[in-house]
Amino acid sequence: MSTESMPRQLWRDVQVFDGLAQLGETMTVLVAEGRIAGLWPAREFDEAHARGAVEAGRGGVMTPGLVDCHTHLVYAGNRAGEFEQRLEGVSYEEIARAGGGILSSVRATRSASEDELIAASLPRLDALLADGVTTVEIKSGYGLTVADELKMLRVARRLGELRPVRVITTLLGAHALPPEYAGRADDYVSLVCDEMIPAAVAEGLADAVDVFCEGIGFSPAQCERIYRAAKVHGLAIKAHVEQLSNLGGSALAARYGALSADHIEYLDEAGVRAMAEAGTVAVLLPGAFQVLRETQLPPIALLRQYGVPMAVASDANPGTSPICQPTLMAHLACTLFRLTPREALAGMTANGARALGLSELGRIAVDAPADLCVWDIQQPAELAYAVQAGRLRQRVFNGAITHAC
Ligand SMILES: N=CN[C@@H](CCC(=O)O)C(=O)O
Ligand SMILES: [Zn+2]
Repeated sequence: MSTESMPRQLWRDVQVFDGLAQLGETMTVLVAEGRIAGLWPAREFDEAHARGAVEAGRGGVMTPGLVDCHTHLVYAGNRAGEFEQRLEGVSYEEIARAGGGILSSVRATRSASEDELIAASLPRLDALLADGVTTVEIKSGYGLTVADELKMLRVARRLGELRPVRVITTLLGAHALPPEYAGRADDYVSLVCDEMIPAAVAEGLADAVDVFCEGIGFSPAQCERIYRAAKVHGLAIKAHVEQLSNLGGSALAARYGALSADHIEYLDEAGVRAMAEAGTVAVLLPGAFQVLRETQLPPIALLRQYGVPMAVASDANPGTSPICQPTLMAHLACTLFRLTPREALAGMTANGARALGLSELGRIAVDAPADLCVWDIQQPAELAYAVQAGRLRQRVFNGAITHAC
């Protein structure tokens, strides 16, 4: 149904978290033509606005649809064996250097067809949707050839056609060095810059470019080459940085105007300052922190002090965060990183959207796109407090109710 032909819909007596804060009063919300057409304190509502509108719901907590701004949802196989190895004391880096880790998922993903990848990824996407996601970013990075990276991005785009969700795609060709380029990392970076990025742009498959700037990934100098190529092709920049060590990757990404610097457990004050100056969002990934049993905490106090917006995402991936439940991430952001529930929810709505360069999303405001969730809870903080499936009463995508219990 086109948004013009949808009936106007009215929600009454909802507690609203607008993407940054809880509004003080119980609200009435009107949706028309896929957008939020009106937002009033309930006791000030003029019933004239209700004429011709469908009564879509009453009570509960309304939030923007959740924005999961960092996922690796498309992959084949799984790495449960590595999970067991790590529990026995082998580190993530040791597994990677022995040819496992990301490269293990690369082998499985290269040998999967597009349809097989769709079949493997849809249940993961459905889990995100059932937990309130209306916008999801999906990275490539388990192909590492031009053809296989494009295959992953095509699958990501197709997922967005199969389900009512907005999919943003990110080319992560520089995720790991593929074995056929062993000892020739600079040549592989040339492949990313000169072939992968142009091919992804030519097919309209990528919205952004990402890198893994790390000892087991790519050096700052190599990442810089990729940022330059991304800029030439008009793609936004994102970065996996300061996850296992501090290479100054966040400051470098910020210098190139990156939308976000993600992970950032090892980020220092200079990096925080650079991000603040560039308006780069800090994407916190408590799932990876938890699964890797990391102990170095991201510098939350400094991020607050410098006013760097903080997003929270699932990082759903087969290695470091095999978790497809964004509300669990809100809980972990509070319990592990000491975010307040308000910060965690802003991280999964307004700031998550900002990390994707989509500032009109993740907000409940007049004229904003009507991507909404209505939850069976009394107050927004409960979303971060309790870990419990089944609380999502309605999920509204582009003005259409797509999930109702
Ligand atoms: N750090 C690099 N990339 C992913 C993990 C990928 C994997 O282990 O498969 C992350 O966000 O943690
Ligand atoms: Zn990641």
